[in-house]
Amino acid sequence: MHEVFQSQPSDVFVASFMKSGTTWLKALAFAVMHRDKYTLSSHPLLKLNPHDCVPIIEHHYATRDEQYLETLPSPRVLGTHVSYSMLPDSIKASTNKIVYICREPKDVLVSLWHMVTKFEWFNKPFPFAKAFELFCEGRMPYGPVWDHVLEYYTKSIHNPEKIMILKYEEMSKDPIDSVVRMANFIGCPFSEDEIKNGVVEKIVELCSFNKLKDLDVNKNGAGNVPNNYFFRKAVVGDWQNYMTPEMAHKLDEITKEKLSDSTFTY
Ligand SMILES: Nc1ncnc2c1ncn2[C@@H]1O[C@H](COP(=O)(O)OS(=O)(=O)O)[C@@H](OP(=O)(O)O)[C@H]1O
Repeated sequence: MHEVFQSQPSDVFVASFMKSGTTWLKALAFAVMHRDKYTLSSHPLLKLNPHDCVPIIEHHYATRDEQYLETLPSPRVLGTHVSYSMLPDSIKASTNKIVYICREPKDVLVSLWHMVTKFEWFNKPFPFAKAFELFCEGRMPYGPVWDHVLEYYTKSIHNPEKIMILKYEEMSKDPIDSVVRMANFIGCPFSEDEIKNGVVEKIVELCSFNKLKDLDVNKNGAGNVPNNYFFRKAVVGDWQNYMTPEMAHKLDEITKEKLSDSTFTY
């Protein structure tokens, strides 16, 4: 993928560590970027999982159907969980935009654990304590969560025109503000008329958890994963229902230590 993926200057990438709000941001980025193409009453997001509207580039390379990405109309909205340092050079070199979403690690872990326990190939119980241990050690498919966010954050400081950082918790508190800022960043700001006509609110509603979670679950989302695997509870701080105070303290201490050389905070 590294050598062959060709980014276009108009591409917008939704980048994230798993379970940080990827599905939500993909829906919002797609809806914002393509708002002139679709009416809200016949919008693809009324029928399709956001992962089917915004393909994840590494899956298409892994399954060797990378040409599919070339067939998408421009401007493309594409997704990736790959760390910044592992991104294809053409993405780094182009004038495209990257919107990165991060989430507080304790909630990421809880969300990830729930997803993993759903997979049939995990035919034996996967205790939360085991997931906790692996997560704390950074033994995750895309590496340690802290390294992931710090790479994108550091790059965003040096190149704020290219990378924007959004936080799941901020988006939950004020989705309108996040969507307006993202639209400005990706170069398709809302006009005064659109603001007056409530277009931002309508997009936020279209992409809300309650709307997306009710998509027909018989249709498959990304990579044949059932739609409902991407929508669980969407509650900030749900970790409190799964972690002992000792676990939370340990993970908070690791997070503090990992971020100690940076100005980044969750
Ligand atoms: N629209 C919307 N609004 C708010 N929250 C949402 C939305 N869609 C998905 N979610 C919640 O995001 C969590 C899944 O994270 P990801 O989408 O990053 O998962 S994935 O990496 O793409 O598999 C997972 O969080 P938890 O509920 O805490 O498990 C989802 O419920």
